[in-house]
Parts: sequence; C-alpha cells; structure tokens
Amino acid sequence: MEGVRKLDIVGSVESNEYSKELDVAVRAVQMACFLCQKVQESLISKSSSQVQSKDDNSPVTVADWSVQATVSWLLSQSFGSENVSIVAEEDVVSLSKADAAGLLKAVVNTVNDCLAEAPRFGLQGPAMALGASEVIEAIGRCNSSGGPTGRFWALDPVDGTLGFVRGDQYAVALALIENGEAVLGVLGCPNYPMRKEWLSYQHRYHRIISKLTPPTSESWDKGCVMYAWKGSGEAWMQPLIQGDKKLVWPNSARPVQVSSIENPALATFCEPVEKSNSSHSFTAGLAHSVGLRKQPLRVYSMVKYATIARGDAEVFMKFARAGYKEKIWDHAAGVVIIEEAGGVVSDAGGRRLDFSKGIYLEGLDRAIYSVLAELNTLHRPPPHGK
Ligand SMILES: Nc1ncnc2c1ncn2[C@@H]1O[C@H](COP(=O)(O)O)[C@@H](OP(=O)(O)O)[C@H]1O
Repeated sequence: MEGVRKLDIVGSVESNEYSKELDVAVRAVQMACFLCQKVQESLISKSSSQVQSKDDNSPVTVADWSVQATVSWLLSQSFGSENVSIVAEEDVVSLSKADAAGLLKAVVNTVNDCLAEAPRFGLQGPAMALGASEVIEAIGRCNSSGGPTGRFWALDPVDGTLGFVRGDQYAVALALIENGEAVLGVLGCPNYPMRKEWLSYQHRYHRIISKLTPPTSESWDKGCVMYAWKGSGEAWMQPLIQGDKKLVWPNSARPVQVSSIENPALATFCEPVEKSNSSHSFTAGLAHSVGLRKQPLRVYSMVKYATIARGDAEVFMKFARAGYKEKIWDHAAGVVIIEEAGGVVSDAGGRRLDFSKGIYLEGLDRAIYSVLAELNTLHRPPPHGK
C-alpha cells in the first residue's frame, strides 16, 4: 500500500459514535483470528481425511463454535448481555446433545485457551475458566433473528469452511446492524498475505516459502483485521497480533482504499473458488462483455471483500445457484468496509443489499457485485438464465 493517507487513526476512532463497539469488535476479532490460527495449524498437521465435513468433530466445527462462543462472551462482557443481540451461523442444539460430549469438551478447552489471552488483546477475560454450561449459553445467545429495527451483531465465526480446512483463505466476519443498516464492519483475514502477488497462490505455497525464507518484517507478513464504520469515508487495516505481543491501539493500523484503476482491461475480478457457489462460466462471459481481460482471482470466503477494499482487485462477482439464499453475516461486514473504502456493493439489479429482512438477504436479485465507483457500468449486468 504505497501512498496511503496519513490520518490521525486514534482521533478518528475516538470521535466516532461507534468508538466503543469498534474497539471491542476489532479486539474480539483479533482474538478469534488467534483462535482460528491455532486450530488451523493443528488441522494442517493432521491428514486431511480427518477434516472432511462440518458435521463431525472436525477442527473446523470446533473453530466455528469456539469463535462464536468467544465473540459472544466478549461482547456480552463489554456491553452487558441484556444489551447484546447477535445473529450467527452456528446453533447450539447439536452441541448440547449427549453424543457431542467430546466435541463440547474440545470447544470449552479452545474457548478457555483463547479467553486466557484476553488481557494481551486489551480485553478482560473470565476470572475462572468457563464451564460447559457457560460456553453453551454464550453460543445460544446468538439466536437473534435480525430484522428492521433495533441493533444487533451479525457474526460468521469461520467464513469459507473449505478454505479453512484446506489451509487456505478464510475470514471471521462481525458487523453491527442498526435499524436494518450495517453500520460497523470488522473482517479478520488470518491468512491474508501482505504481498498482493501471494493472493494468486494457494496459501500452502506461502507457508512453504515462509519456512524457507522467514519474513524479515515481523508484523506485516500475513494476517490482518480490516474495519470501517458507516459514513466515515475511511476503512482501516491492522496486522494480526503475532507471537505473545500485546495489542496496543491502533496497532499500526493504516487506511485502505479501493484501487484507482478505471480501465476494465486493467482490472482484475475475483470470485469464489468453488464452482458450486458461483457460476465461473457465467462470470467469465460477463467479465468479457464488460471489457475485463485479466484472469479471475479465485479466493475463498469474504477475504474477497478485503481484496477489493485493499485495492488488490477491482471487481467481485458472485452468482449463486438459483434458490440459494445468501445470509446477512456473509456480507454485512464486507459491505461497510468496501463502501467506506470507496467502492460499491449491489445485487444484479443495482440495488444495495438489504440487511433488514432477517437472516437472509431477501429480495436479492441473484448476484452480488462489489466494484469500484469508476467501474459502475458493471452494476447492471444483463439478466441471465442460469
Ligand atoms: N451453494 C452455494 N452458493 C453460494 N454460496 C454458498 C453456497 N453454499 C454455501 N455458500 C456460502 O459461501 C461461503 C463460501 O464462500 P466462497 O465460496 O466465496 O468461498 C460459504 O461459507 P461457509 O463455507 O463458511 O459456510 C457459505 O456462506
């Protein structure tokens, strides 16, 4: 990120109306990333056959529930549980069953290991390790159904399950939604490489190279948390806390902005890795028809939003299969960050995403686009019959 704006980061945060929410949310997402990194490391060292699905005791399941419990507990401690309403991906029913005792134990241990580090992240942990019932309570508290009024948090504890199990990109996404509008977005991207070129490679190459040539810059090698609050006109990125370091706000945060490329021929579009999550052939045709000439950048999870916000790509297109219902926690944090970094997010009809209709993006016109304001010819692609 050359030529970044130099702003008074501390001042910006202190003067905004979501200061406390932002402060707590960024620290909580930092902790969630720390938790996920540990689980992903243990996962990578095992054979991949052990982590096939999300329906067993696999590490991804442990990470999902543990992040949800940790973030829910931290938000409740900071704002009072009576003031915190959360919609999140994981429900607590299967974790509470008798045959899930082993999984529950793993989740409780993971949550306690993470919360024990809270002071390092500038948050208060529990006086005593949490018991299983407290962990279940924290997960179960994330049972809001969202809607058009009031304030709630939307959390995707581990977005991009496949990226996570493959040792690749995944994200922790936390947004604050107020009266149906996403007002605060925090996106943790534990494997986001600081060098743009690495995004084109599977993350395992990054791991191999890092082992061969250990990074000289301790904090900006990989992993970041991006954040923005609505109306600020600013989006920020701070590195993940490494080793046993302490998070000292603003933790070397720097502003991010969408790319300034205006010519579609020079622009890169990104899309999901999985063909089943978005039609690659349709986006290829559409990209060509609007003058995009470069190869697509395929990245797992909401890290695609981070890629656009940081200016590492110019367009994000996702065409889900007909009938697939997008959830608000898969987009809300990314939308705030992109919009404040100077981009635009819309559906195929050019409409802004609507976070006021419960957990689904109801009324969504099929695709999701995120583009630069300059490339706005892409906002209204032709109708498609997929
Ligand atoms: N059939 C489908 N079509 C579109 N999106 C889907 C899908 N099934 C799952 N998804 C969503 O797409 C996310 C992965 O995004 P991407 O494909 O861009 O990497 C999934 O996150 P999880 O894997 O965390 O459930 C899920 O939210």
